Amino acid sequence: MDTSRTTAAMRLALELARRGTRGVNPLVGAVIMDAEGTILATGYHRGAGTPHAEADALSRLGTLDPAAAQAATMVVSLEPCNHSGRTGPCSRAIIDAGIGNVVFAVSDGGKTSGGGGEALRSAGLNVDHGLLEAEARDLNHRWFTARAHHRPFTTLHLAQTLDGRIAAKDGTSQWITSPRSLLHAHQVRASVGAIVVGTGTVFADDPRLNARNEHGEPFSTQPRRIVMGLRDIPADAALKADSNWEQVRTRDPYEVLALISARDIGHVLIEGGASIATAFLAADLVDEIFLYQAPLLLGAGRNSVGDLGVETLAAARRFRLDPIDGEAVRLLGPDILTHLEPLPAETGTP
Ligand SMILES: NC(=O)C1=CN([C@@H]2O[C@H](COP(=O)(O)OP(=O)(O)OC[C@H]3O[C@@H](n4cnc5c(N)ncnc54)[C@H](OP(=O)(O)O)[C@@H]3O)[C@@H](O)[C@H]2O)C=CC1
Ligand SMILES: Nc1c(N[C@@H]2O[C@H](COP(=O)(O)O)[C@@H](O)[C@H]2O)[nH]c(=O)[nH]c1=O
Repeated sequence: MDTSRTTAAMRLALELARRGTRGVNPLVGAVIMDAEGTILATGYHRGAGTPHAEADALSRLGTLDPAAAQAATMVVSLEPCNHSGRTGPCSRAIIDAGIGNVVFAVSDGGKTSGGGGEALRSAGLNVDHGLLEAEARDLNHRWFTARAHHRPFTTLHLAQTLDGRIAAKDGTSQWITSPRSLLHAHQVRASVGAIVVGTGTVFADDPRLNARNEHGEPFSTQPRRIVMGLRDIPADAALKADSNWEQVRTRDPYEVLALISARDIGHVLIEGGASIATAFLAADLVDEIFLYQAPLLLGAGRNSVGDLGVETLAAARRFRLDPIDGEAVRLLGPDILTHLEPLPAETGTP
């Protein structure tokens, strides 16, 4: 096989992976080539519960005779999984399709999902890995971090003014951002398994915390509403509208994430307020940020983020634009939405 064609196919697989969505599962792309390097089919993973990239590509592959399948190569940005989750094992699907060769970029490493490469080798396929591994790891670097720590993937919501305030001096904050921004925030709520706020936000806003469309109607999927903090929240708090909520009596973000994992929830939205955002950021437990910035000034009030223990510029928490799930920087009515992810530690200052 021409290695430059395999490399080009892996680049395409990585490009396809970027069409996916961040959350419970990693971004993965796959390309199937014939012996000459001609692309026969492509696929990518569109998010939890949808086919994996390999299965997606196989579903788009026309019928191949056994010799052609044997000569074909599956090029995939992550090691094919070896377990039955919401979808069947990709290793099995590749074997059943009669594909003879597999090249993957980065090992899965998961306790249950890993081992696909070995399963493929045992079944007699030629398996190679490590091609564009750094790029593939970088694409999902926070997902790998979250998985290594057995915690859910986290998304932080910050809806702030030009001067970084999330509430005015008197505590009012509804609304800083525009209806377009609010709709996006509700779409994010609908895409996660749980949403976390502090007791302070419950006392200040009495939020409902459900996910609603532009008409104010609830989406079909709703996150579990989780309040963290020691104080009792009011018996008639709006977020208690149904039983899909709970309070975790702790100020420890690790404990909250452990509880969410125990509920088998793999993606959580940290909605705030400031103290909660600060606690998760300080512990480096934020995997992505949706930052909504509205064109207004308060000059005083609640800062969106408090003290992170950063004493000097070199110790600043650095982020980079994340062009997954749409443009990294977008106009939402009068507001600017910026999608960010932490800069990988090894990247250093830009
Ligand atoms: N614009 C926006 O995007 C948003 C704005 N807001 C605004 O933010 C304001 C509320 O912010 P804030 O007062 O900071 O309230 P928070 O919602 O951040 O809750 C803070 C409270 O949570 C408890 N708590 C739990 N864990 C921690 C921890 N690790 N560190 C500190 N406290 C913890 C404490 O209460 P306890 O004693 O009970 O333990 C604390 O007083 C409101 O005005 C609200 O409108 C809120 C969300 C989003
Ligand atoms: N003020 C503010 C936000 N605030 C968040 O929205 C919560 C209210 O949710 P609900 O009761 O479900 O409508 C509130 O408690 C806080 O978490 N969000 C934003 O996108 N933009 C804003 O300007």
